[in-house]
Formats: sequence, structure tokens, C-alpha cells
Amino acid sequence: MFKIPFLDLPPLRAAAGTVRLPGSKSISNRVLLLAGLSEGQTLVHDLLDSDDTAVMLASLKQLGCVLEQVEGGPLKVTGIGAKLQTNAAKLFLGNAGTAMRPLTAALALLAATQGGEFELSGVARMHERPIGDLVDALRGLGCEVACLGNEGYPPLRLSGPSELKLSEPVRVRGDVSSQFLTALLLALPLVAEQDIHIDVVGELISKPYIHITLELLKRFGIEVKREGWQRFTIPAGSRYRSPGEIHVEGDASSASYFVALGAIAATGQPIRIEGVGSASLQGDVRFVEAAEAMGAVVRAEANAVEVKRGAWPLRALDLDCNHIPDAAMTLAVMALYADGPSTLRNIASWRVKETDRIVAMATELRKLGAQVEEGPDWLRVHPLRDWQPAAIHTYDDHRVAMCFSLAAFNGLVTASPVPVRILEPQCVAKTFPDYFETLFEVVSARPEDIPVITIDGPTASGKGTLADVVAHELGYIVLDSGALYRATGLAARRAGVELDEAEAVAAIAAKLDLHFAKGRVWLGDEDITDALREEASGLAASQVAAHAPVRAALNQLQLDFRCLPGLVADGRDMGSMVFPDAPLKVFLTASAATRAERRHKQLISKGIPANIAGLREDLEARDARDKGRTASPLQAAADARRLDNSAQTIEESRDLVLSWWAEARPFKGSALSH
Ligand SMILES: Nc1ncnc2c1ncn2[C@@H]1O[C@H](COP(=O)(O)OP(=O)(O)OP(=O)(O)O)[C@@H](O)[C@H]1O
Ligand SMILES: Nc1ccn([C@@H]2O[C@H](COP(=O)(O)O)[C@@H](O)[C@H]2O)c(=O)n1
Repeated sequence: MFKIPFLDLPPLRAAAGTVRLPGSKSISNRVLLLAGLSEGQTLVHDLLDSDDTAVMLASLKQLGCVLEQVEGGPLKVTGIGAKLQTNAAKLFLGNAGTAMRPLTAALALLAATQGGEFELSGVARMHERPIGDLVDALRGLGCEVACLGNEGYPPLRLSGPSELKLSEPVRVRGDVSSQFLTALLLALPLVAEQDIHIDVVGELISKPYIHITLELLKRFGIEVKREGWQRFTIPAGSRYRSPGEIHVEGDASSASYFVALGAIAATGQPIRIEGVGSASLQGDVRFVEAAEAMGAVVRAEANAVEVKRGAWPLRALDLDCNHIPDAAMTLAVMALYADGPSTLRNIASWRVKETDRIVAMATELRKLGAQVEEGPDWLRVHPLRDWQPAAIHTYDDHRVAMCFSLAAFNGLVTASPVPVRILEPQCVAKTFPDYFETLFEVVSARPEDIPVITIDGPTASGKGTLADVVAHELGYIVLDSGALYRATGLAARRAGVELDEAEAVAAIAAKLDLHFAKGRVWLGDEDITDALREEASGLAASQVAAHAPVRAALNQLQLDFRCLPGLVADGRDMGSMVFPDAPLKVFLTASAATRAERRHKQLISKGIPANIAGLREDLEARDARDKGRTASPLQAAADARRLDNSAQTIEESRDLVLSWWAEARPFKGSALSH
């Protein structure tokens, strides 16, 4: 996951490949609650690992459920069998509506029948998300529910015992959020000594989510009777029965980003999305119909879909989105690539989600330059040709972050493509922690559009250290080009090749079987990380690096590091020769005395004996050879910014380079501003 202040997406061009979706959030949290309320054990396969499931799991644990993660396999949940194991708990539910609403209903009923006191709270936004309709329904049943802040909003206190009135139908509004009805359906079997009727007041929205609830209840032994979408009956004697094991489908709302990706950018091979398909329980799977209406070519299997671009530009659409409330946000960004204005209707529920999504989408689309109109429950988005570089505020809303990544394909409709900055990208942890990593596996950009920062300079000036910390802040990949020369020297020695035999060493360089993984360097099956850092390896590297054929042999390998979302490359000729088009080049120096001292400390801290005078001699000899050679000598590129860090801390150098980077990027004045 990218835990950084912002992630810049360079202009993207194409998409192809296979994506395996994480488990559905809606199904994961419903299954966890049902398994937690059942008697006995349930093995839950393919559970979503995210912020929202984490708060549900933590709550179940506090309530006495036993959770055991089978290594590399399912989660084993031992439920409480509808009997309270503790009669007091304070539960923190973050911003997870799928945890707050059903736990409220279940604990209110358990407190009423078995006694106890439970407090449920969340993050500030959760305390702004209405729950009054559920509170009213529970109070109507005889539960004691107190709103501890504002009436109708969490935090809540649920206490008991109290007498329940189950003979009258429970009335609940269905026109603001279907989660209130879901909460009651999931919880009322706890007290179903007689038939319990639920009457929905108003037109029920998001019916597909109720369908998921009913199907999962069935899997746990509860057959709810339904009369249209207005009356539901929980039969007397209903009891949760664990199905033993259950598989969680992939998240259909998360699939929407990749379906859209296929529609926009899969012009050759399709995007294959595994985890949802025509057999899916989730309503959001019908997003594919909307994508087809916009021009996507879709082939569905029971548990997978493949999507390619059809019509281009996409066809504008006018759609009632009540059946796909979450996935419909993706349509708002697809609309930028359409042949006319697109209107999304019946999306009032967006206003009470993680943020007011109508306001959020309109505001951020306008930042890109789009013309957007909005109403109480609708949004109209016009196609965009003149794109502006924008820093997209994500409002701690995973779906805003994920759907705006699609704006990075603007190069397909404009001759002046722009990058897209996603602020606080870690908000995707709510449902899809590795969303951006997954995206980067199936999209491609032109190499020249992938940003590179080069850091060149003499030995021990701190290039590698600076490259690491800068890359960390930006979420970029690092190329330690010196390691390639060091590995070549090592491999040549091992092969018994003299280091001054240019062609023979170049042949070794061309066949280097080198891998970088988790901070370690592997030559074939051997971990050579420590061997590479020995001073002897540095000296050997500087000898082989003087040969033009060796440099030529390593050139493509270095260029191949230019990967999404960007690269920080350190060495001697990164800015001058290998990446001459890098938008920021740094030439890093420090006095020889400082460098010798730093290298001394570095070696001693690793338990490698060293003496400062000898080290200084070695590094000066190495610098002289690197500067004096004819092939790509160590020198600052003409357009490099010079930085002497002799008197700077690593953090000071990092911040200076990041400020230069901010100057070089097109997000003027918007770096981190919302
Ligand atoms: N201000 C500073 N900036 C960068 N590194 C520093 C700084 N102060 C101390 N150091 C230390 O200097 C040592 C040498 O840094 P580093 O290995 O990054 O240099 P380098 O230029 O990449 O060396 P080489 O060219 O040999 O690979 C490290 O231990 C690093 O922590
Ligand atoms: N781009 C580069 C990088 C390195 N070299 C040579 O390799 C030696 C070792 O590099 P380190 O950065 O790991 O110390 C270095 O002395 C150079 O001779 C190079 O030529 N070009």
C-alpha cells in the first residue's frame, strides 16, 4: 500500500492482463457477523483484509468470538451462539458503515434480552453519518438506544434489559440507506421466538444489497419471507446455523475500476477480472451493463469477466444508478471520455457515504477542467478535452481515490496529457489496500511519460541514501546503478575473467542473472547484498565501469527500471547519459573528508573493520578513475542541480530535493492543497 501524502499517476496509455479482486467488503462484514452470532465454527475463505473488516474483527473479538487465522488459508470464526459472552464493551468502528449498522441492531437486541451496556463509536465522519432511522426502529421495538452526541447519529449507547415488543411489525425507512434494513434482517433472528415482520417505509433503495443479505442469511439457516420489497418476515424459531465454511466473492464495486479500464484502454488484449462474474450475488456486478452501454465489450463467465474497448470515444449515458450506487462513481470519471454529457440519476445515497460523494465528485472533476452540473440526487458530467493537472482530494473515501485513477488515461483524448495527483492514497485501505499496485501491474505508459529523478555524484556522497528516502516519499522505484557495475565485477571475478578484458566482461554483464527483492540483491540463487557493499567490490566496479562495451551492455537493464509510478536512479551518469530527459537531475557532492568519515561509520556499524585514511585514499582513487575515464565519466549533467550535503542531514537533503521536484511538476500551487 502507498502510505505517502500523494501519489502522482503519469499519463497512462494502455491496459491488459489479469486482476484478482480482493473479497467483497459487503459480503465479508455480513459473513463475519453471521459467523460471530452462530454457534460453532465457520471457516471463512477469501475474506477481505481491509480497514473495514479489521474493525468488525476487532469488535467480534471483544464480544467473545474466537478468531484463528489458518496460515495462508481461511479464517476460523467460533461464534457466540447468540449468547452474550460479555455484558459491557466499547467498540470503535472507524468509518465502517457495514460494521456500525448491524452491530448496533445486534447489540441492542442482545442487551434488551440478556442485559448489558455497549458503546459504539467511530471516526469523526462516522459521527456525521445518519443512523436515526435504525435507532427509531430499534426504539420502536423496545430497545434502549441513546445517541451520545447528536440525536440520530453515532456514538451510541445500547443498554438493557428491556421488554421487546415483537408482535407489531417493525417499521424502518428504506429510502435513505438500505443498511438499516440489512441491520434488522441480520439481527432479528436473535430474538425470533415468534414471527417478526419488518415493514419498509418509503421506496427501498439499493435492493441488490438486501438481496445479498437475504442470500447470506439463507446460507446461515435463516429463510426470510419477502412480500415484494415492502414486508419481510423472520419465521418463528429462526436460529443461526453455521454452514461450516463459506467463500467470499471478489468485490464487485472494486471490479468497476478494472471494467472501466478495459472499456477505456484495453485495445489489444482484454482486462480479465477474476472473483466476480455472472453468478455473483452482488448488485454492483451490473455495472458491466452500464459499461457496455458506454461501449465496453464484455465477456462474462460465472466467476470472471473480460473487458475490452468497443466504442471510442465512449458513448454518453443517462442512467438511474439506484441499483449500482457505489460502482456508479466510476461512471462519473468514464464520462470524461464520452461523446456527450452523461447524467447519473437517483444517487441521493452518495450524500451519506464516506463523504458527500456528489459534492466530492463534482469538485474534483472540475479541478481536472470538466464541466459538471449537480442536483440533490443527480450529477451531469461533460466530456473533457482540455485537461488540467489536478491534485485530487480524496476525502478519506477509497472510491474517490480509485475512480480518479482512471483520469490518468487523458492522453488518449488530448495531445497534451497531464499527470493526476491522488492525495492521501492510503484511503484505499478501506476495501482494496493494494489497489494502486494492482493497477500498475495491468497498465502501461510511454517510458518518456514516467518521471525519473537522477542523483549522480562521487562515492559516499550519500546518493543511495538520498535516493531511498526521496523514492519512499513519492512511492517510486529505486535504481542503484552502482550495484549493476559491482555485480558485474563480482561475476567477472568468479568467472575468472580479468577486469581489464573489456569484451569478456561485457559478455558477463549482458548475461547477468540479477534480481532485486525486499532490499536484497541476488545473483542467480546467491544473496550477494553484503558482498556488493565491500570496498573491494566498489573498486572492481570502477574498473569494469570504465569499459564502453560494459556500459553499453548494462544500458537496457537500467532503462528497464523506468516503471510506474516513477523512478529515482542513482549513479554516475544517470542524468548525463542514461536518463537525459529526466525532469530533475541532482548532482550530489560532499567533501572528501566528510565522505571518508561517513563511509567509515557505515562500515564500522556493519562490523566491517576500516580506517579513515585508507578509505579516503580509496575513494579519491575511485573518483579520479570515474572522472577521468572516456566512457560516461562522472560529471554533472548541464541541467543538473548541484547539492553539497557536507553540512546537511539526510532529511534536509531530502526536503530540498522534494522541493525541487515540486517546482518541476505541473501541480503549481496545489502540491498538497485540497
Ligand atoms: N547528509 C547525508 N546525506 C546522505 N548520506 C549521509 C548523510 N549523512 C550521512 N550519510 C551517510 O553516508 C553513508 C554513505 O551514503 P551512501 O551509501 O548513500 O553513499 P553513496 O553515494 O550511495 O555511495 P556509493 O557511491 O559508494 O554507493 C551512509 O551511511 C549514509 O547514512
Ligand atoms: N551509473 C554508474 C554507477 C556506478 N558506476 C561505477 O560503479 C562504481 C560503484 O558504484 P557505487 O555507486 O555503488 O559506489 C563507481 O565507482 C563507478 O565506477 C558507474 O560508472 N556508473
